[in-house]
Formats: sequence, structure tokens, C-alpha cells
Amino acid sequence: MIKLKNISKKYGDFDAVKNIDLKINKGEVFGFLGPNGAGKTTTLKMITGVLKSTSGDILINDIDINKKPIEAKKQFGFVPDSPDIFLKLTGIEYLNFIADIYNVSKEDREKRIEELSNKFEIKAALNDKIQSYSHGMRQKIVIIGVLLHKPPLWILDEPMTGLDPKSAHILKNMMREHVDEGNTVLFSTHVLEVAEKICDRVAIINKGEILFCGNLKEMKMQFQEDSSLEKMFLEITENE
Ligand SMILES: Nc1ncnc2c1ncn2[C@@H]1O[C@H](COP(=O)(O)OP(=O)(O)OP(=O)(O)O)[C@@H](O)[C@H]1O
Repeated sequence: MIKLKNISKKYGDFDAVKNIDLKINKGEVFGFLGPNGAGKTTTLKMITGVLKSTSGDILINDIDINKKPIEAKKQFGFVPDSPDIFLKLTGIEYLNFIADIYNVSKEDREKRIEELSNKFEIKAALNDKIQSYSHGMRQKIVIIGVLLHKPPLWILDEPMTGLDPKSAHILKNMMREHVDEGNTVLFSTHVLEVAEKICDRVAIINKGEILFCGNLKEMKMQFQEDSSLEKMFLEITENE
């Protein structure tokens, strides 16, 4: 479970995120939606401890990310918006590095790397340097790194960007399976069809403020219309 209490982020005088309250429950796929520059990445970076909030508290499974960062970070795996990391390492070196950090045993890591690299069809490239990978391949290796240590909470910033349709489909199914096992998935996306299909609840953020939080049924009731998420999203964010 993730709890945000009155979270704000200022860059100088600019309010990138303004007094956000959010609760993301165990057992749900939660979508974080909003136009460009809305504050999605800033919020996800504060949740994962990459950025420090200007004010407010963030609890990850009841652990404060700012007070006990190492303990809180053991609860989740994070796929950032840019997968351009550790470019000088080969794919397999990167995965072994992540497995070492999270103390994944030799036996478990070998089994999971074999399974996941086959699933995402990247096995043949594991001995190549990440700098030679395409954007989608880099995205896949970061996703495999996250899944390798089986965190209960997945936090993904635009995870479908660059993935081919088959890999995107696999990831969507894995997200659903993960929450069905009692875990939690939080991800940001611009792809409203994906959010509509797989999210139990969504939050819509614009100009650093949450404009709506709930499920699609609640959104339809609030806006008194039986339309698609896309239509309601455009209406909510355009009226701002
Ligand atoms: N380091 C920074 N310094 C100053 N302003 C920043 C910084 N990082 C982000 N911002 C601003 O904060 C706002 C929110 O940015 P953020 O990256 O969180 O948006 P986003 O919703 O993830 O957008 P996108 O969908 O385009 O990735 C934007 O106006 C952005 O210009």
C-alpha cells in the first residue's frame, strides 16, 4: 500500500505538485494519468525516494520513504521513464548486479533470468552491451531487473513506451497476475486504452493537482455521461 499525505514539490517558485493526497491499495492496478508536464514523473520520483518532497509524508507499506529509505525501497521495484542506465554493462552483467543488490540466490536468478529473457525475447542480446540496445530493449532489461527480485510493489513510469505489442501484452498480463496474487502495481501512462483495460482505479493529475481519483464507473457517475475514458480525460483536463 502507498499513502501520500499532503505532498508538494516546488522547483524554485514553481509548484510542480500541489498538496496531493493519494492512497493506493494492496491488490489493485492503479493508473496515474495526465497530460505532458502534469507532475506524474515528479510524483513517482518522490514516492520512490529519487526526489525529496518539499512537504508532506509518503508511506510505502507503512514505511516512511524519507525516514527509512532502505527499508522502504526493499518493498518496490521501479522502472523509471528513461531506461538509459548502465550503458557500459552487458545485459547479463546488469541483471547480475541487480540480483546481487537484492540478494537473489544464484539458483533463483538463473531460473528467473532464463524465464523472463525468453518471455521478453531478449535472451540472444544478454551478452551485448546495453548501449547497443534499442529503446525498447533497454526498457525490457530494466523491467526484467525489477521483476528479478520479486518486489510486492511495482512502480512503473510509462512502461509501455518503446515496447513492441507482444511485450506490452505480456507486461499487462503480468501486472494483472501480480495484483491477483495480492500485490500492487502503480504506473503512469498516456495510453488511455491501456488504462481503461487494466486499471482498477486511476488518478488524473493536471498542473500538479489531482482532478479525479476513482474507478471508471465513479468517473462516469461524476461526469454524468457514459463515454470513454479518453473523452472524460479530455473534458477534465481541458476545463482546467
Ligand atoms: N528539475 C526540474 N526543474 C524545474 N522544473 C521541473 C524539473 N523537473 C520537472 N519540472 C517541471 O515540473 C512539471 C512536472 O513535470 P513532470 O516531469 O513531473 O511531468 P509529467 O506529468 O511526468 O510529464 P510527461 O508526461 O511529459 O512526462 C513540468 O512543468 C516540468 O517542466
